[in-house]
Amino acid sequence: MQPSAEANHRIARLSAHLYPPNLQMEESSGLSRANCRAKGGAPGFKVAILGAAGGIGQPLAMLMKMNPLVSALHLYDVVNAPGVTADISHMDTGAVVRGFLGQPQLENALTGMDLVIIPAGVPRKPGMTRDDLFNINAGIVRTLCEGIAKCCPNAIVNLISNPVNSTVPIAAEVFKKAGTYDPKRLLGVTMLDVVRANTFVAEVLGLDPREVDVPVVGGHSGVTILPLLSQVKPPCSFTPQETEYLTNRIQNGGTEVVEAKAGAGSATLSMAYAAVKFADACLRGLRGDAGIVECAFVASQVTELPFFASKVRLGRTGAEEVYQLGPLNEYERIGLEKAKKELAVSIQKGISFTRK
Ligand SMILES: NC(=O)c1ccc[n+]([C@@H]2O[C@H](COP(=O)([O-])OP(=O)(O)OC[C@H]3O[C@@H](n4cnc5c(N)ncnc54)[C@H](O)[C@@H]3O)[C@@H](O)[C@H]2O)c1
Ligand SMILES: O=C(O)C[C@H](O)C(=O)O
Repeated sequence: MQPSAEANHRIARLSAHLYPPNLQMEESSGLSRANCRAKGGAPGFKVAILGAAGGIGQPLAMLMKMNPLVSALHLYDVVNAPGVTADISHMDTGAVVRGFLGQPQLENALTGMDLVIIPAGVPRKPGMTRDDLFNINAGIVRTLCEGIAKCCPNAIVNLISNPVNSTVPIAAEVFKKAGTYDPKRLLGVTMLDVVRANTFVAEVLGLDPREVDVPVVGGHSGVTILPLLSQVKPPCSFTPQETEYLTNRIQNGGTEVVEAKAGAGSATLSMAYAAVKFADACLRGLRGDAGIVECAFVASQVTELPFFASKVRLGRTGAEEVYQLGPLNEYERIGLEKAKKELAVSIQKGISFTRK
């Protein structure tokens, strides 16, 4: 039986809802979507991933599609967004997935979003520092943040693209220029450092990593990654050798993966896991859940630097409280001075880039 004019109209409406025009699927049988009854506006948050077709973006998109707090998931990239979108949209979970390809579709991707997660940009190869990515990724982050300022200025932004110590100041400057800057809503994602610290500390102590909580402060690169091993929960102590081993391993966790991947990129799967853990905490904060505390690289008055990673309390408006570092031991105090010296340079580099 041929679908009626009314049914054809419904197909067109539904297709337009699920896919922007250039991503629409061919309707070869004339049957598939005719029988669909689109359900409108499920409750939940609207989340966009920018760089969704990349090594982090794809598993991150898959995991966000599984998050019951997400009602709409927008997948934006400059390549391969239609393929990733088609694939992920077949998962039988609640979030409605839509794909957006290339700069002309950025505004549609961003309009109405509550949370924007940014893993767009190039990753490291062996021998490179995160700062070596600055020249390419700074411009990418600036363009994407200009879109956010225009289309969803109240969204929470989770910035993953490296070098985080510079890209977060870049984003802040873009938002200031646009008159939309709210420091509470801009969060550099340092969760992978915490995830690694929990894992490595649990190995040393012979514990389940899920029982371990290690605050990691400072920034997200080399010596700026400062695990506070004196504040580990459950309370414990380490020998000087254990402290040295753990600090080095946590600070060089990214390089460990870059070298193991031997030119094929940097951490993607553990990063997607960490990004989802952090995004879920942000969404629970937005929902109004109490007591959500995670580490993130944010605007800060904890030190003399304008940005610093430390524990923050996540709420309806983002990072509502930035916690002090608490008591540090001598080893950590020396580490803090080293971290601040390097961080100051990276932060200034980001600020200068946008003011040029
Ligand atoms: N914060 C962290 O802890 C952390 C951890 C791992 C990786 N990273 C960083 O995340 C970034 C992405 O890593 P990856 O492994 O996914 O890289 P990737 O190359 O696999 O993916 C990046 C994606 O970004 C897309 N992209 C490039 N320019 C874009 C633009 N202008 N707009 C939208 N998308 C664009 C690419 O097409 C690609 O799909 C890198 O900068 C990496 O260093 C950060
Ligand atoms: O190390 C990298 O370049 C990627 C990321 O910052 C990481 O910590 O794994």
